[in-house]
Amino acid sequence: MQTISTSGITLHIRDEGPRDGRAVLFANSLGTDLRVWDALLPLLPAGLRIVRYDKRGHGLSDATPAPYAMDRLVADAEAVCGGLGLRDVTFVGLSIGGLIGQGLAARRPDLVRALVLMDTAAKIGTAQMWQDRIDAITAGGVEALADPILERWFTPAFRAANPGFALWRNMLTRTSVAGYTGCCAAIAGADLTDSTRALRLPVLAMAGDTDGSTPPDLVRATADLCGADFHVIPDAGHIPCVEQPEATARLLADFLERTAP
Ligand SMILES: O=C(O)CCC(=O)CC(=O)O
Repeated sequence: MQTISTSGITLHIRDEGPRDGRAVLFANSLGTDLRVWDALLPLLPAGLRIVRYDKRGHGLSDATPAPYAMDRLVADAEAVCGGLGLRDVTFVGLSIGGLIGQGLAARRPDLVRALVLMDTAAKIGTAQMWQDRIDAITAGGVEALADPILERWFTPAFRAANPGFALWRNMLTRTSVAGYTGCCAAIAGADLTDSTRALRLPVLAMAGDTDGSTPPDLVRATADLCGADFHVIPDAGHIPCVEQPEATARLLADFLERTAP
């Protein structure tokens, strides 16, 4: 088991590929763990150093009491880079992972050479929307909202065609209430519009065409803020790396080639 210690907690990480390979750091979404990248990673070019981690309160990482601040989640990502000696990182962030990536690129431009924003935005949802979600999950657990969440994550066709679909539900509902609501609070408090507008690095943005959490127009608006290329991934909801790994990998591989050192 690979771990990084930061601010008194242990984060679960996976560090694969040659130590001197180009570093690509993956940060996943709310209610998922680092397995969300499993189908995508084998489709990427060889020779990359691929690092992924479970943010606090998710997967095998420790949970601290809610609420969390986006600055704290960015500091955790910074600690992953520091602990592994990563520099010139290409940061791939899905949803809240993309907020963390935008925050890290703004705070530590020396660490991040390029950014991939997957189904994310500089600001996601409203404070009231997140408070309603925190209240519902505090009262009833993540299970209370699992059905509508999964409808935003995956298309009906994907859900019907994949008998293993129920396992994604397990991943979601096994997320601790502290971890899930803590991250909801971090998203609620994050408006990165100004700092993302000021970013000066190559950015690629993409969104599933039926993403019900961060719809394509929202992602496109953030792409426009920072001069990113923007692509819509057909037949995908909020988590295209699971639903359309080949299309997602093609976009990512092309971006990696165009931004090679
Ligand atoms: O997925 C995220 O990280 C946050 C956006 C969201 O609301 C996802 C969902 O619909 O559960």
